[in-house]
Amino acid sequence: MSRRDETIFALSSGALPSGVAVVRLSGPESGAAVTALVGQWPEPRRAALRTLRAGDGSVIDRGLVLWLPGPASFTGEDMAEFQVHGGPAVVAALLARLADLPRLRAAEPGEFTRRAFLAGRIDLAEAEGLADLVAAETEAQRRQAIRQSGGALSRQAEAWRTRIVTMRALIEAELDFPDEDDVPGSVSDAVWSEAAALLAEIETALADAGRGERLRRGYEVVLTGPPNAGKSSLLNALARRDAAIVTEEPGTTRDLIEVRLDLDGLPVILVDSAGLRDAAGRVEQEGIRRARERAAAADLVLWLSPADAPVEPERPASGVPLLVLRTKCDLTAGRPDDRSAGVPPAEGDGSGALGWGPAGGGDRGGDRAGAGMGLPVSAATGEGLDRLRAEIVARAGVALGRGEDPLITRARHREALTAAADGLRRALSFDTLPLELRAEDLRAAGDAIGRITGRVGVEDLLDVIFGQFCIGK
Ligand SMILES: Nc1nc2c(c(=O)[nH]1)N(C=O)[C@@H](CNc1ccc(C(=O)N[C@@H](CCC(=O)O)C(=O)O)cc1)CN2
Ligand SMILES: Nc1nc2c(ncn2[C@@H]2O[C@H](COP(=O)(O)OP(=O)(O)OP(=O)(O)O)[C@@H](O)[C@H]2O)c(=O)[nH]1
Ligand SMILES: [Mg+2]
Repeated sequence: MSRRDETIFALSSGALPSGVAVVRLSGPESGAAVTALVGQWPEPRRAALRTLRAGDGSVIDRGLVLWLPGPASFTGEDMAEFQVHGGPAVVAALLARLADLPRLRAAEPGEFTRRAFLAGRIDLAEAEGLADLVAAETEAQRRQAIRQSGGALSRQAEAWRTRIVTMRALIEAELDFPDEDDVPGSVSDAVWSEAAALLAEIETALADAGRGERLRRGYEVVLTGPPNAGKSSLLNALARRDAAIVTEEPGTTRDLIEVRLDLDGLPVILVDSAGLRDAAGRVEQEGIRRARERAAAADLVLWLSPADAPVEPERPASGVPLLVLRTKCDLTAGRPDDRSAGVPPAEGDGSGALGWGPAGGGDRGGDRAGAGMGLPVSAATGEGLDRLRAEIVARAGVALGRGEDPLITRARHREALTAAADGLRRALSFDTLPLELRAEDLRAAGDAIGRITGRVGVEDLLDVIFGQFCIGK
């Protein structure tokens, strides 16, 4: 897909109809397209109101036209924009007109940004940051994306890579001019202490518990419990919409139902699932299998159990934290024998603000299952929902690294830095090997870091990375 002599166009604004729609072009024919559609040339980088015409001279729309000559443009190429009324037929007529012009074609996903990368206007990590910015649904995601698109990771990666380049240069010098003036070995001693310091920095960046990646994905909370416990009702109450079917029949939910929430700027994915029980038909059994599978991979499992029933949580196989909720507390409130409507124990359990036990993810040992435990909630009255939200926000804040600004936001970055750390570790540990071989490990470490910004061999990655963008970006 390196047909860079072609001029690409796409609708870069969102779903139609919209107030205004932006159609962008990039490539050598952008200027010719402006001439073809509007005749009178707009001043560079100034919006001009023009009549856009079809091939037969009929009017498509009146809209703002921008002529953005390269290389000082987003892609570095000549660009143009048509900002028209956002009606589906207006946009269809405009796109059809552009498609009729010679050497113009519709852009592929991410192709504008890819061209910006190929022109050296942005690097690969910054391009990924732009993709994340477009995908960001919450404030915390937006902040992370703005930092990365502004070069936070790129600058750090380049600084690290430069240090490795310097180390290699010192080693080369020692190899080329041994024992000139210097105490033999003194240069490489300095190199190895620098390598150890660099390794420590990279290890610190890696030891972030995956917070940057988790923030991109969202904090996943799976609702489980026996059938009819009120899982779907609670999901609907938290989502403030009727996302899942609720009936008095046990076994209502079979499919996993996801809703994405913005809780205090944090992306939280709530997943409703089939109630867990043994006696169930084929369809429900499959639902239960999926429920268990999803719970095992969750960041947090909510075990829902009606306030008047014993709590017998089924722990996910993995060490996922588990929080017990006592549902339908409106039905038991005020009963003399009710111990669940009281204030839950306020002791911390190490992972969240409050602990309503039993232990989640091995953070506490004792199984204190009994009628008196768990956070009382009611989907019917809303009781307990604020505390539940606060608890989820506290835990998500820790897991997603609120206020921590991790550098790594993708598996790709982690793999590169892990490879770099491995290279540094090899170079440091084989101190009996010839200097040439240890320098080779340093080179591998530098190359691994170089892949983050795309300075080193990334051709094979480009289709994967830019293919995930939306069209028009
Ligand atoms: N209408 C419109 N809005 C948009 C964009 C766009 O393409 N069109 N963007 C696109 O994604 C984003 C803005 N990003 C941009 C980044 C660089 C340049 C650019 O032309 N840079 C030149 C000139 C800078 C200047 O004039 O100061 C340069 O860096 O040399 C333009 C937009 C968001 N808003
Ligand atoms: N009074 C009261 N009834 C509730 C509450 N939450 C749920 N219910 C009722 O309990 C029944 C079951 O609710 P669901 O939300 O479908 O329960 P579920 O856990 O999703 O059930 P399955 O999908 O079958 O596993 C329905 O009749 C709900 O109206 C509540 O907070 N208070
Ligand atoms: Mg349900």
